[in-house]
Amino acid sequence: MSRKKTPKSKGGSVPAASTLPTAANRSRLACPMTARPGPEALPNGTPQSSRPSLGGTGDFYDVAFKVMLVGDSGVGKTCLLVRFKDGAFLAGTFISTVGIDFRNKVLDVDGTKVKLQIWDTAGQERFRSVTHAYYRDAHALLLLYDITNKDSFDNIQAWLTEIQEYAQQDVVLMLLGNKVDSTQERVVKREDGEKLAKEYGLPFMETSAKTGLNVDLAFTAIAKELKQRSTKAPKEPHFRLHDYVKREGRGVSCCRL
Ligand SMILES: Nc1nc2c(ncn2[C@@H]2O[C@H](COP(=O)(O)OP(=O)(O)OP(=O)(O)O)[C@@H](O)[C@H]2O)c(=O)[nH]1
Ligand SMILES: [Mg+2]
Repeated sequence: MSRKKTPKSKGGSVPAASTLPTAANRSRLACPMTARPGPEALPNGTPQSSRPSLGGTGDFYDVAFKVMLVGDSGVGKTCLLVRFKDGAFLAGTFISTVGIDFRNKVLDVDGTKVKLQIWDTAGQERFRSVTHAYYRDAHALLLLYDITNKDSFDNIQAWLTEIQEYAQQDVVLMLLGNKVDSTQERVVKREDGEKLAKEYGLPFMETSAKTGLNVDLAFTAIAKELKQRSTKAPKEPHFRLHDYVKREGRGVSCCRL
């Protein structure tokens, strides 16, 4: 496998045409994202495993995939990404994502450098048509609800219908119940998340962007699954996403899948 280099640009944004983010609202983001244009957006659904380096001084990588964060507004998509990318949680006024943003992170998966280009979508209804355009290029989707918001859980079925309509059939999909640190405000039981995930055959975890619980694990599990799918190494032990999540997940009950 030849090794590529990630350009220095850490992320970018593709705002909806009519609602360009201003410097003012960006600086007020509870979980701010860099908004520089990214020169290496993956052009289509194929893993970026044989493209030449685009230059720059970033990290090397062997294979690249596009991951999308989806779910209702306010469930914590941006915070989850900031936690994963920067290891930080910036509480404060909640400012919704406008349009779509992305950040890159390179993970070492069993000696292979896997670059995840992670697209953070806007959960607000008015940006839905923007999001639709990006589904078909996604290799994996993290579908979030907020355990303190019943509506966000009830809407998961609608999100799944949308995913079925717009995403690739073989997209890797994982369900995450976020804000698990908010024990007092919990309104969605863990068992209900487990039940829904089981119904749809999805791996499931509860996460916290605030404490970091299971955040790295969610992205690592996705990276492992995608890497396995892209490499044809019969000698490698078969990676099972469900089993991995079950085994490695913290703060989860015994019978969650
Ligand atoms: N307690 C707690 N609060 C969180 C967590 N994740 C996010 N939040 C808070 O929830 C609010 C919404 O978080 P965002 O990450 O901006 O939500 P989003 O899903 O990106 O929302 P949109 O951009 O509108 O789609 C913010 O006030 C965050 O501080 C978490 O794990 N625990
Ligand atoms: Mg957001």
